[in-house]
Amino acid sequence: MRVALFGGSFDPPHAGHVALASAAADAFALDLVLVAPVGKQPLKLGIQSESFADRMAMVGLACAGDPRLVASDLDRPRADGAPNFTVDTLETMRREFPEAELFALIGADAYLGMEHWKEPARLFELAQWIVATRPGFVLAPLGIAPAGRVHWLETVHVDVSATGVRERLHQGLDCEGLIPSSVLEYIDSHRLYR
Ligand SMILES: Nc1ncnc2c1ncn2[C@@H]1O[C@H](COP(=O)(O)OP(=O)(O)OP(=O)(O)O)[C@@H](O)[C@H]1O
Ligand SMILES: O=C(O)c1ccc[n+]([C@@H]2O[C@H](COP(=O)([O-])O)[C@@H](O)[C@H]2O)c1
Repeated sequence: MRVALFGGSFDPPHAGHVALASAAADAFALDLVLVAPVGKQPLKLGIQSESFADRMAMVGLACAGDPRLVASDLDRPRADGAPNFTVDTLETMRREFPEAELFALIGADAYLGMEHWKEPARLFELAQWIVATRPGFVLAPLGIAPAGRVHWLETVHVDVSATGVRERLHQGLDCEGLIPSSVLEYIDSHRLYR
């Protein structure tokens, strides 16, 4: 079984996230992609986001169109209030899927910052990383990545960001096509991003 972690803030999940996850599942024959909102992002401490419960609910809706994608609370807020480190999340995944081949999905922008994450060397031991193109960013190899543990996914060309979506929602602008319609309905009915 080939199982991938796709972690993110998902504040909110948008068309770029869905495209990346489905394209990765196609290209790398993934059986399961765990789309996991992060409870407390270690490098975004102090930044206000919608609640974990709302982000989980929106990710669930965003995953509904592709049976290989499943919303996961693997990276939920920790009881001790500490940040969620991906190295710990992947260790948990390895315990939950002891027989599986593990992958992790990431966009080109986030990949460029991985040198600043906790235990980068261990991150490449625990999973093979699938790095997707993102408009405005280059797919550049990192010195810290061992040979054979990183794969490029060059078929994702969706110029959408959560920041841009939040700004449009805040201004009351139309977001059709930028986020799944079910997610947009959730945002409207729960009065998020006002
Ligand atoms: N349009 C996109 N194309 C490719 N990868 C993306 C795209 N949007 C997000 N990603 C990737 O998805 C993961 C989660 O991203 P995140 O939830 O932070 O969305 P974002 O659009 O980057 O948000 P923000 O604008 O708030 O920084 C990261 O690995 C990121 O690189
Ligand atoms: O483990 C770390 O040190 C670490 C530092 C920064 C970000 N991450 C993870 O990177 C993923 C993408 O984060 P973001 O905020 O760009 O969506 C998400 O799963 C975060 O938990 C992980």
